[in-house]
Amino acid sequence: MTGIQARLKLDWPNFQLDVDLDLPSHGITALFGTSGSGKTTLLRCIAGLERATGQLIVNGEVWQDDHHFLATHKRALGYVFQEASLFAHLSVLGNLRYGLKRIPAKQQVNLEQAIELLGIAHLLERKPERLSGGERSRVGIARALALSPDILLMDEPLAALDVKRKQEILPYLERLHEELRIPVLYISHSPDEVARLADHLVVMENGRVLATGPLAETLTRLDLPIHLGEDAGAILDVCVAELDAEWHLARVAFSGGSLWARDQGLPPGRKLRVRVLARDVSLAIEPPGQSSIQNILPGCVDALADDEHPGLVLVRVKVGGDIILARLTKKSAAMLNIRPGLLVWAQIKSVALME
Ligand SMILES: Nc1ncnc2c1ncn2[C@@H]1O[C@H](COP(=O)(O)OP(=O)(O)OP(=O)(O)O)[C@@H](O)[C@H]1O
Repeated sequence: MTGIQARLKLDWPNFQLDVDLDLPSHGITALFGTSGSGKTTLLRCIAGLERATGQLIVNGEVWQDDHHFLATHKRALGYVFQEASLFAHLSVLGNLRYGLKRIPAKQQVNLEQAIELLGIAHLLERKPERLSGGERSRVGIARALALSPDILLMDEPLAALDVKRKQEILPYLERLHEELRIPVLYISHSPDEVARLADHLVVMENGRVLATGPLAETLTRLDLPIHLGEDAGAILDVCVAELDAEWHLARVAFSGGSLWARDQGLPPGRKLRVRVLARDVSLAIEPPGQSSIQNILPGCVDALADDEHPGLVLVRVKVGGDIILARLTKKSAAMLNIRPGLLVWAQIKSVALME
């Protein structure tokens, strides 16, 4: 059996963790939830740093059950924290090699791959004090990967970095889900990071799992209190179909048709994600005439739900085989009589390519 089966309970006086999760064997699973919902505690339980009761199976190997409890150092895992705590007296290579002494030589095949994956070959001789924050994070992640873990646990690995450094490191993280064949559990408070990186989403509240499922589907569920506010929106898997050199635009195709976005130099055929925020989508009953909005797609209303503000409503619209969300005022939803089954035109003001 592959993947992770975690049925774990922890009973602290002020907090109870009670999760029952089946997670895929590879890809990035984002753990999302309000502060104090138990994300870090869950990772610590998986790492064996907290002694939860229950059962934990990773790729068919029992890490704990009613009779066994594998100590942390016997669990094949990599753990990446906000601040990569590197040894100051060792070079980058020394830091990378440090943990390897503990694991069997046959497992030490990942060092070169980790160096390549995180793009740190040119930094190997440097001491940590001469690394930027982003470089230090990359070394921290490479160090965890070099241990050939069966699972990678990442607790807000980018939270300590400024926006520019985050942008610098995100492409390396994106490569993780293309090239790594192990599951990654990734805690983040940033909807943008989740949208870019995650394949799977687990939403936690008060120590419990509120929802778990593929990212695009879970993000657009209206029955979940994922209070993303301005960040509420949909993720679409698209492919670059055409470039318009005259207007510096790229046409990307997905199951529901095409969207035009600013050309970012991506070649035709490239697969990527786009994020469409609910606040950038409006709905019309008739096909709109002349408009400055380029992206107008036919769809069918699937469901409606109250938004956080009493004057607003979120509408789920099926466009081809995908879902997008639209945020409307309650007044305009009432005037257009927006209801499930209604055919509409979704006007999309802006599309963000996640690349
Ligand atoms: N060692 C501990 N003993 C008792 N309670 C703890 C301990 N560690 C954390 N807690 C409590 O457990 C709850 C969950 O904390 P946890 O850090 O897992 O949440 P989180 O979702 O990761 O939060 P954040 O997003 O703020 O990092 C909190 O109420 C916290 O105060």
